[in-house]
Amino acid sequence: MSRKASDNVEYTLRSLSNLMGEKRRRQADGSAGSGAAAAAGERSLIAAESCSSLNSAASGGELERAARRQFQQDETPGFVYVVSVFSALGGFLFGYDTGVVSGALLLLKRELNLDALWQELLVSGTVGAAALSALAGGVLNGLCGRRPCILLASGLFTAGAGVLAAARDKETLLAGRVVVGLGIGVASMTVPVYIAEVAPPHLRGRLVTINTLFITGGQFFASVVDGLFSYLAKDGWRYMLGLSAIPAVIQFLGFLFLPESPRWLIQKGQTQRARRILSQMRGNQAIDEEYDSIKNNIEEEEKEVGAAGPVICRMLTYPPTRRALIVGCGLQMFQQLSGINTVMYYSATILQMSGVEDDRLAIWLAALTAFINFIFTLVGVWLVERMGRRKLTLGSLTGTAVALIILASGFLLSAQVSPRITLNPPDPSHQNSTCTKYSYCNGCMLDPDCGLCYKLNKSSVVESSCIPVDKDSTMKAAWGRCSNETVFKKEDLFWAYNFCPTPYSWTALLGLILYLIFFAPGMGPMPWTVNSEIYPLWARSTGNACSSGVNWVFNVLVSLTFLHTAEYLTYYGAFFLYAGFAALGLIFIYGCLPETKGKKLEEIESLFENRLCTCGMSDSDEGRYIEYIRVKGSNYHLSDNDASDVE
Ligand SMILES: O[C@H]1[C@H](O)[C@@H](O)[C@H](O)[C@@H](O)[C@H]1O
Repeated sequence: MSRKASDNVEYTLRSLSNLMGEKRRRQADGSAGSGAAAAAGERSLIAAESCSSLNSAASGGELERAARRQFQQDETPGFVYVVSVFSALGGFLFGYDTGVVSGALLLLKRELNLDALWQELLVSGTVGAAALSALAGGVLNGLCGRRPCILLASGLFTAGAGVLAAARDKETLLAGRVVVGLGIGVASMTVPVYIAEVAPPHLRGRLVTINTLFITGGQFFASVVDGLFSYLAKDGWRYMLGLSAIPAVIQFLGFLFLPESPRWLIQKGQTQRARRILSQMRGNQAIDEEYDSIKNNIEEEEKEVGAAGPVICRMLTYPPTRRALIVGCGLQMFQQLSGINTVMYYSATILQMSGVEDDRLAIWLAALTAFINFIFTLVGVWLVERMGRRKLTLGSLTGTAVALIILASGFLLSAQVSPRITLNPPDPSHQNSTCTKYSYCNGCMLDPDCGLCYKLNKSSVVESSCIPVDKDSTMKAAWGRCSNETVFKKEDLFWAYNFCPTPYSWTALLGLILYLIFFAPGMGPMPWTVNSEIYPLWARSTGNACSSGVNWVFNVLVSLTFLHTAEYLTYYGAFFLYAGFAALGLIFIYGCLPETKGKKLEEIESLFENRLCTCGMSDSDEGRYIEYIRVKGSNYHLSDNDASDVE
């Protein structure tokens, strides 16, 4: 909106104060405002609440109409959304490139004869590279700014996709996956920071959470692409891996025209440019107050913390940033320790356990899981500005822990009624495999080289044997009755790899669905969202680099150790272990995570002034919104005037 238009709706401090006083009086009378206050959750509601105060004070009056108009005109300009969506393409690529590889590997291992080590390298090469580049991204962000880092990430995504699509051997594939991993690491730490820095406080949580929505959207899209191209036996993987070049190029081109973060520019002394960009981002709202507050904050920070020495040392020696760093890294660690990536990875197995017999469906079942993860992240986007970060994270982790216990119980019950092995056919290859040693399905299922071939009599398992799995496909046995899929299905035989058919399998399915429903809205996005806002500007790049690095390192650790953990502790033991980590995470978050909803980035540092384990209680302002109203052309903070009138 033009300045001229906004000048039409000026009103004075005195009249505002009167209005707020009137609101308080009516609240004391117990008559007004309670409905709006109860439903308070986001800016529109704040506006509604303020409007209802205005309404009650000067019903039908000119002032009310002016204020109402002003609130409507102060809508956040579409530009902030455009910038956020273009940045969140980085999240989409992060999700796509981590998700697509499982489907691509199914085809690659046949075409390029990949052994287990090479498959492992292609998966963890990317995640390892992401861990390293997330850490390095901190320095780059501080030195060059957010925009060049996003451009660099989209360049890496594009180059990586090109190399992968054209690869002729496994070495080139590995190089491509490492390049893509470097892009993922830089994007995963830069995008949330950039969005948080351009977003207005009342929308920040929602806009940063959209980045995680794009991550899970990317994972879902990847699983659909995997499903579709899996029918293309030759070169299908080239399309799977190469397609990510499209969003990467779109993001690169977009960011050639999109601006740098105004906060970073102010820090670097480029104040004129920063002012211009900030006012572009805020549309019709005056930016003086916000600009001054960022600038003063930077100056104060420099005085308080000094500018000498590496940032990480200054962060560790200054108590508020040290606490913020522990909270940020702890959140990322507990996100991964609650086992999201193993649950996603093993979803097809869990679904098969629950009675889905058709193995061809496995790839589409993984898509279903990714879809549930995506849809419930959307619920998180909706909830984050209503419930706040703290309540959302606590609620989500509690549900996740309960779901993990249900999931583990499903595996436990299944193990306890594990079918007996009744047949021991002689091995025609005379290779003495370990599979014939097992007397119960449970042992056979935990051995990655074996599977169960059986018949069903009503619902009980009969004529069961534990046979080595085919080297090329886990969907059939290496020899014997279950070695030819078309034949064994005709003869009413079943092949179970990685699971045992039992009547309790539905418990695991219930656990899986509950897990995704609870994890996706809170524990999925909140670690990223909270990290983007808890560090002061001078420590933001480094803080996010460290916490993203922690996320990636624990991602590799949990995924790589899952099979061994399951071998030593069995499946149910592994899921009980994750439930234990989730319970520890709950205690940590309850004690240490303060509420950051609605606060300006510059105010958040003060939430970490108390001892670490009491930071969670420092949200005395929970549910309070920061709202600016134009008063004679300059920003005015409601609670700055007559605070007693507002609170
Ligand atoms: O927040 C994301 C999201 O939850 C993804 O589904 C998961 O794969 C990532 O590891 C996590 O960081």
